[in-house]
Amino acid sequence: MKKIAILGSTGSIGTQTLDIVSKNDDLQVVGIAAGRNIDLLEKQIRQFSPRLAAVGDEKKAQELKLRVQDTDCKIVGGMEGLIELAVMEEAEILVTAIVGMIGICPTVAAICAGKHIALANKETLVTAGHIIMPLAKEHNVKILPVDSEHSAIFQALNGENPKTIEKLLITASGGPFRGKKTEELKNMRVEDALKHPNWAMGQKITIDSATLVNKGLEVMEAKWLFDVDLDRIQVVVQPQSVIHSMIEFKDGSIMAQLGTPDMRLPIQYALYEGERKYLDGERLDFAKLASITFENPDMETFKGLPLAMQASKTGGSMPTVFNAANEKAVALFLNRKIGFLDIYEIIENAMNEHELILNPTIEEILNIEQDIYKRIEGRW
Ligand SMILES: NC(=O)C1=CN([C@@H]2O[C@H](COP(=O)(O)OP(=O)(O)OC[C@H]3O[C@@H](n4cnc5c(N)ncnc54)[C@H](OP(=O)(O)O)[C@@H]3O)[C@@H](O)[C@H]2O)C=CC1
Ligand SMILES: CC(=O)[C@@H](O)[C@H](O)COP(=O)(O)O
Ligand SMILES: [Mn+2]
Repeated sequence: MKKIAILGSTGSIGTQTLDIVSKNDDLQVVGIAAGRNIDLLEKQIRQFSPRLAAVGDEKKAQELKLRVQDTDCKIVGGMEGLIELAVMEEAEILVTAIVGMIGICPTVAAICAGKHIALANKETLVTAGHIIMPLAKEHNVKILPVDSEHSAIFQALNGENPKTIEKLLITASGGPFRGKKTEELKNMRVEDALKHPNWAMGQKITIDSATLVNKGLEVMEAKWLFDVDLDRIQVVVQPQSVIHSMIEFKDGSIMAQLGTPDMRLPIQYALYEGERKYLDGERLDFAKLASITFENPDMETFKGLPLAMQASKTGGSMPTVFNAANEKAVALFLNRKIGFLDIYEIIENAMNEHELILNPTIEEILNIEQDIYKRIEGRW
């Protein structure tokens, strides 16, 4: 029996992880955590009988405690509670399905406690990859990619020598605004940006997909996961989201992973640490598909990608600035306080104003996050 804990069990990745667990008798959920959605957490406690449930919001944790008094599930709250879940003794793997930099501390704690990480929470690796990757090595912990592109690369690497990678080809859908120009983007509303052409995901990543910030975050995530320099990572727009990413090897051979857009596949592949198992769901029908097309990303219009590349090349604390500014800007956009294009302006200003720290500690990363948030709040 493989025992797993899920940080972010009520979200898009979290609920799909539970779907995989419900269909496999050799998987057991021992811990779950969410931010505020205690209605769904309660249902999950009653269905999966975890030993521990953590709620980010302390008040909601107290409320949930009263609601599930009749069960054996212990309820904990706040960051302390998330960390208790991350290190819980019974769990072998922690699925980091939480959104944003709040995932950093629980992920670090889990690694130090020797838990393998099924990593969806890309923001943690983008901001603290220089700490996470060596720490995982030190504790003999596997970082198993859940993000579809990184899972595709992980799958294509199976049986290959990573030293023979020539370059990584990360595919992008192009998002809901693919083909549009800056003038047209000015008036795009939240509803427009939330219409992803192929994937059903949480709101934050869906907006990131529309700005191409998601692809920028994924380039940085790939750099850390596969130890490949930025100049050997190419983004290719593949609008149908059928090819989830590719590796070009030294002999010119290219390995790609294809499939329908279903996140349960990468989640399952990570939970089983690279072992293939049956998965229900739609199969690719090439006759129906008819064509798979490719384009270069429009880096002039969708500045999320070039800004991310710039942040990554600068290194040190700059990816944290890029990510924190984006997290705040996306929250403001979702609350209809700013326009779509303001997201780029907020990120660019934050990066221009930042005094670089070369090798930031976790404490410095979290301080920068708070500082960026305050600066943006003061202005918008
Ligand atoms: N969705 C997808 O298909 C993909 C997602 N990812 C990455 O996976 C991560 C999760 O994305 P997604 O599932 O879409 O996000 P969702 O917004 O759907 O879910 C986020 C989860 O995090 C929880 N959460 C948020 N804030 C807190 C907090 N302060 N304390 C504790 N829990 C909190 C939410 O709880 P609550 O419901 O209570 O708010 C929810 O369970 C992101 O980093 C994303 O980039 C990567 C590839 C694909
Ligand atoms: C499912 C997944 O992994 C997402 O990160 C997806 O890649 C988003 O699509 P975009 O290619 O539009 O960013
Ligand atoms: Mn992805």
